[in-house]
Amino acid sequence: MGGYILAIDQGTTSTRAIVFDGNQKIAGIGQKEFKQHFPKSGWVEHDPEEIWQTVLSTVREAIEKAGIGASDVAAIGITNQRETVVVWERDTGKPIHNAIVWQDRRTAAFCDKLKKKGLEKTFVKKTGLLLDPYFSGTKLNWLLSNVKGAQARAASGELCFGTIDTFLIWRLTQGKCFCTDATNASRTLIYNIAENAWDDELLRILRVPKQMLPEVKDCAADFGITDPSLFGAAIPILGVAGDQQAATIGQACFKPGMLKSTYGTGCFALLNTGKDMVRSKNRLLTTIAYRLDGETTYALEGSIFVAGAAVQWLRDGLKVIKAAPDTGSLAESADPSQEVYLVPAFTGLGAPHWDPDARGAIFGMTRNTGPAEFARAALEAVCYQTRDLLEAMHKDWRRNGNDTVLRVDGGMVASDWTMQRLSDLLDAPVDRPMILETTALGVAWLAGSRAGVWPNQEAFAKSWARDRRFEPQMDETTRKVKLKGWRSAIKRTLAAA
Ligand SMILES: Nc1ncnc2c1ncn2[C@@H]1O[C@H](COP(=O)(O)OP(=O)(O)O)[C@@H](O)[C@H]1O
Ligand SMILES: O=P(O)(O)OC[C@H](O)CO
Repeated sequence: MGGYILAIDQGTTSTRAIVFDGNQKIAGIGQKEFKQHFPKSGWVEHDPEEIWQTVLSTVREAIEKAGIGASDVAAIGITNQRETVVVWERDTGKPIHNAIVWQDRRTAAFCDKLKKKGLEKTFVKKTGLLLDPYFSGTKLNWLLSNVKGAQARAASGELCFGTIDTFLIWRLTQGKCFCTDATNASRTLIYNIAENAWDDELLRILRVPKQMLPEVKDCAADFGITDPSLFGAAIPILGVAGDQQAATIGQACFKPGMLKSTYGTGCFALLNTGKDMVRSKNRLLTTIAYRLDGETTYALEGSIFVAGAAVQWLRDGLKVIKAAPDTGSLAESADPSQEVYLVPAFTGLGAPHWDPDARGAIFGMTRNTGPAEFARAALEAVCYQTRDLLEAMHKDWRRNGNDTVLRVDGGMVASDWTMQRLSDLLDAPVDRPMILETTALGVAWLAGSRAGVWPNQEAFAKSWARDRRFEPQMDETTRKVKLKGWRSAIKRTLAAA
């Protein structure tokens, strides 16, 4: 069978490479975790060389497991953790520092300084984002100001900046292609999403020399050809998108009003708003969902920094579970009379609160509180936060009323308990698709359709299949009590920050 497409999904905690066959079914997977570096409180870094090695090994593994050769792969799609910044030398390809990860908060004070100068409005207007350390721009400024000689070297054209996609494309093509796509560019805080161009005023404010920036392309475009020495054949890279945008595509949310939420390390909800660049009045982000054939489709986005990461904390920090799936049965056994709330603001709070100084808190503990109540509180926190996002979205964008079905994906949605609780607390249906690797599928579709071996957008959307719909079962009174308790927990967490 032909039509094999390889998707590289470079995530926050692991890299996955997936070979899909011509029927969009998974034929082989390679996955590898890599080290998280926490050099100081609130700082998070990755070693770009280690990421690169995980890409090489997982791609080779996926191709081998699919039982094919590299020459059978028609095209590659790359999707990635967004906002994470790499700076490398143009002539050697060597990074000048570890990558600064999207979760890193080291530029909180700098963001405050820019806000005090009254600059937030300018950033919001041009980029759709906020002045928060989450985005790439202030991280890039930090690297240029703190790595010896970097500012001058960048100005003289010696250094390249990229999000992870750009770094990987550079390495895969051995420096022949220095480019990114519009979705990744839209997360950098230096890209004007209305004009679809790097913004000179923002570059000046953040002291970023333009010569270090990659070319920005559509999501389905020619991103160069892999060097044959890497996998044994030259493979064209034809699709690129940030991972949350790729999941939006993989969930076939192509129509305005369609909505997906991905539950991995964090949780990211994107609402397709079509050609409308909706300006949020509720501190959501306006972002590029995808750009195809030069046409931009926008989205409203709500970003939560901790979702599955709270489950990892139960496992690795508190050690109350052995593996992530244990949380479901534990939560099920929790005492219903105990109202315990966990606000997992481990790295601040994202949308719609945006407080980088907030930290995690637990409310409502008694002598009887134990691992079961902690597990339930961690899973419920993800559901409550999703509700906060969706309420904000519906205030901003009401075209289809409040009856949108939420399509969910990511590692956490394997948990039936969490998905049922999500539907209960949202008081809305939740759809889980058959293919949970929607991020990889989305970018594979970009590459496969560009290569002409996968179906067009309409046929691809039709092939989306539901595994299960979760319908609300909780009674109204219980829901109201629980939501009230959550709002109070958030209020108290913000007050303590
Ligand atoms: N059955 C489960 N119940 C609850 N959480 C789960 C379950 N399975 C996986 N997870 C959580 O999902 C996350 C992994 O999802 P994934 O989409 O692979 O994340 P990422 O792409 O951010 O690395 C982990 O944080 C893990 O704790
Ligand atoms: O790697 P993930 O799946 O946690 O996604 C991270 C997001 O892209 C951050 O914006």
